[in-house]
Amino acid sequence: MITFDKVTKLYQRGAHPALDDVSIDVERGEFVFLVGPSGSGKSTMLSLILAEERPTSGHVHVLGKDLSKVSQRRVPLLRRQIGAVFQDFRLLGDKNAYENVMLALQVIGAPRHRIKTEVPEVIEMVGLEGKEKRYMTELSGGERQRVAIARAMVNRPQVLLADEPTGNLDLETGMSIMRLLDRINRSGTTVVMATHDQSIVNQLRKRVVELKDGMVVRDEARGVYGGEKR
Ligand SMILES: Nc1ncnc2c1ncn2[C@@H]1O[C@H](COP(=O)(O)OP(=O)(O)OP(=O)(O)O)[C@@H](O)[C@H]1O
Repeated sequence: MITFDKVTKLYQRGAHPALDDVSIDVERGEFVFLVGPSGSGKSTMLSLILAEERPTSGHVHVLGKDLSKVSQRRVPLLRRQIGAVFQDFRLLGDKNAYENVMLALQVIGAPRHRIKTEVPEVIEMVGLEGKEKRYMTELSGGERQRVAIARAMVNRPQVLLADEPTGNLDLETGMSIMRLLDRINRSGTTVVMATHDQSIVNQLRKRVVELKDGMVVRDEARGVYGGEKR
């Protein structure tokens, strides 16, 4: 589903590589935590999967395609199959919850009947029914992240990428977001999530890929992250 084959990413010539010869495989249906200190390369991996960045050397394969062979023109088509959520939600403040989700379908030219059935479905899936008309300032952080997840999932992507999705939330709210991501994963979506949040990693016991200085230093099934015996 996602393969990094000897991937090195240098943002600037002469700088320390953000990723240094990284090779990993993520299978369909997996849930993977990317962990490691700030600057270790987690967001860079997600940017490469989204084809926002290109590797300096090596290859990234996503959904059976070698991204180095996907033309810029075709990148948007590939991205439709990948949902993404971020720590800062990246929602439109002047739109309500329903409109924020609907826009994700409108930009890909989805017909109105599809929007009418699928937006309410995904809003219900994330547990926001009754709050469709609320603007972002009228929602809590956890609810805003639910809107962001609904927006990412409305196009039924095969892969969901999450960059610190609980970073702005308290532990309990973060756990409720994790239960939602876990449910999304169990229904078949591959999830790759970058996080610093040790308690979440340690409670969920999923595959853990640990980065340090751009290198994979640990890749463990049902792993933990800090604070507990390795
Ligand atoms: N657009 C960029 N231009 C130049 N350097 C960058 C860019 N993006 C990231 N870097 C550098 O690449 C390295 C890896 O950064 P990255 O954001 O991938 O780390 P991270 O593990 O996601 O960190 P954090 O947990 O703080 O988000 C860092 O040294 C960072 O300064």
